[in-house]
Amino acid sequence: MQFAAKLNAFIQNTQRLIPALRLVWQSSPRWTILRLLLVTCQGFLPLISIYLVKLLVDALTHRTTISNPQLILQQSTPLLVGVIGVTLITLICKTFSDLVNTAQTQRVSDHMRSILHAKSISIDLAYYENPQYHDTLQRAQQEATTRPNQILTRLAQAGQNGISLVAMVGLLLTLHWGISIILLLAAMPTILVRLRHIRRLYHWQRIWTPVERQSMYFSWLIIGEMFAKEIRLFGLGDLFSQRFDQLRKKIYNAKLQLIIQRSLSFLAAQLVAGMLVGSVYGWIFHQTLDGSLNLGDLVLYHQALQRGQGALKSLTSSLSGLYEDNLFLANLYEFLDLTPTIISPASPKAIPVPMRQGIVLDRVSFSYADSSRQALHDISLSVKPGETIALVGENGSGKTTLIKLLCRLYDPTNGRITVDGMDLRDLNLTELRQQISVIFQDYAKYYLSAQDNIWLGNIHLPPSDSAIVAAAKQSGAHDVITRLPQGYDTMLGKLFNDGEELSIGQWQKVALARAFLRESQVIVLDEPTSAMDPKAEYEVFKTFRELIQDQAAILITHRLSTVRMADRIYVMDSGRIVESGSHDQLMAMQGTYAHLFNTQAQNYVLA
Ligand SMILES: Nc1ncnc2c1ncn2[C@@H]1O[C@H](COP(=O)(O)OP(=O)(O)OP(=O)(O)O)[C@@H](O)[C@H]1O
Repeated sequence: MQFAAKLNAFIQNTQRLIPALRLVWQSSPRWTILRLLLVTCQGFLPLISIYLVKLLVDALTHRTTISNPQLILQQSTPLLVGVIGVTLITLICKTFSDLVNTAQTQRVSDHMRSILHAKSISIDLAYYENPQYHDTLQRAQQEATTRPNQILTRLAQAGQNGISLVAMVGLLLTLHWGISIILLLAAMPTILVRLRHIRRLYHWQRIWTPVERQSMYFSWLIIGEMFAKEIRLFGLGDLFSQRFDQLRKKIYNAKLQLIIQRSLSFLAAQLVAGMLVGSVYGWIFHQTLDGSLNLGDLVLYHQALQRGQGALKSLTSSLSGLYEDNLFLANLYEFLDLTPTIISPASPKAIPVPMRQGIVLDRVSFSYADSSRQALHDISLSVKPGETIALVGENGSGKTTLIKLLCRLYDPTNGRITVDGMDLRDLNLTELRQQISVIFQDYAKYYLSAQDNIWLGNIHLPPSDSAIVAAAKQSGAHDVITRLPQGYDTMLGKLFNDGEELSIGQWQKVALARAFLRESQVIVLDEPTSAMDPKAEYEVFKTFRELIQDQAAILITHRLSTVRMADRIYVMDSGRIVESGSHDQLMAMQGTYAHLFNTQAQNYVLA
């Protein structure tokens, strides 16, 4: 029963070969064909070579029976030329093989990276909040760029060595059938040791991935730019280095055990193999001394045995390598098999352009995966085209979460969100997101040109469209950019040559321009001016009001002085809407909003 299960697992495992080879083929069909041709040549060349050597030795040893040296020369010269020719061809094949191998490895690894990128883009945001996903991603990244190509290499090597081995075994069979059997027996212990080690290594890697990731995290903290300031000011460098070292030491110790076990087992296997092959050599020399074999035969069989052993060794190494590749490919497929759940329906409805009734959240509740708490609870609100609503509330009250649901980065656990009465889940996802322009509080800083930073908001426009400058003027970024050395062509950030760093408020203006550039029906600004000075903030909101016209706008801010402009204000607390109305209505209610507003106003006066 156990054997059947093992066999089944082995077959399942082998099935991964085909798609991996398909990936290799897709990435570089011409290189693949060339490689297979070279491998076939390289497989046959050793046989031709040693056969010519045998004929040459025979011709030379006939010297004793043939008295005419001219005749001997005539017979042996073409053979010698043949041996040299084959050696030369072998060398040329080897050189081309290396070239093809290097070129194809590059192609396959780039192709695999593209596949990983495509998958990463398609999967749900929720995956990124799951540690197991990060383990899977890390393992997939480790395998993706090397394994598929390695499989082809090993298959090619196995083919090449297989051809050589069959030829050598054929030769040895003419001497004694038992020799081939002994060769095979000699290879068995090594094969078994390898397979056992591969399985151990695979399980070891799965167990240790989280620790590996943790250690890499500390390395990233120490090396990365993002934490460079705090690490220096808080003196955290040594602490993080120590934590990194501790983790690496744990990994090292565990791996060392694995390697020691493998080495000892290999040593034992090699000793057994050595004794078996040694006995065959002994027998051949005995036969030669007996006179049963002549000198040419001795050379032929010695070479056949040596090369046969070499080919068998390489073949078993390639086959066990293939087994390893198959096993570890599971890591790649585990990632490639992840399926997004936030997708367009099979027959999506067209998103209305322009919207008439607007967006409605109808009793929406939501919990993040693996969280028992509800981040949103029974939320109902609406925003019509041309209206601006504001969401206010303490940290963690659910404002950003609500926006993420609106963009369908997540789907509600209960309730529904509609656009003109149509559930978001019934709409085309790409079209929906095209109609929403969002700048989150943790907006992106792209280390690209200033122009690209804004253009990314609407890549359907030409990269130097005049609308980019218009959007920059609206957000206040234009003045910042024109003062840069190369204006809109200036590289932002310090990651690449000639980059210019911006202040946080300036980066925010650039991000805001990106949002303004998007031709969408809904605009969402999540803390868009938190880093701006009061004058810039005032300008942004003044422009914003003029700008939105028919757009539905949602504004999230802690600065209550700016939410007065909203048509309606929703006050959130612990995932619920606790108050809603205009500024005046809410002030009159003397509830949470009025309290927050008065506290801020008081602080402002005190300041
Ligand atoms: N990715 C996530 N996974 C699990 N829980 C999350 C996640 N993001 C936010 N939360 C939780 O959801 C709740 C609401 O968070 P949210 O970011 O929506 O608050 P917020 O009102 O925007 O806060 P802030 O004013 O600080 O930006 C918080 O309790 C937070 O801990």
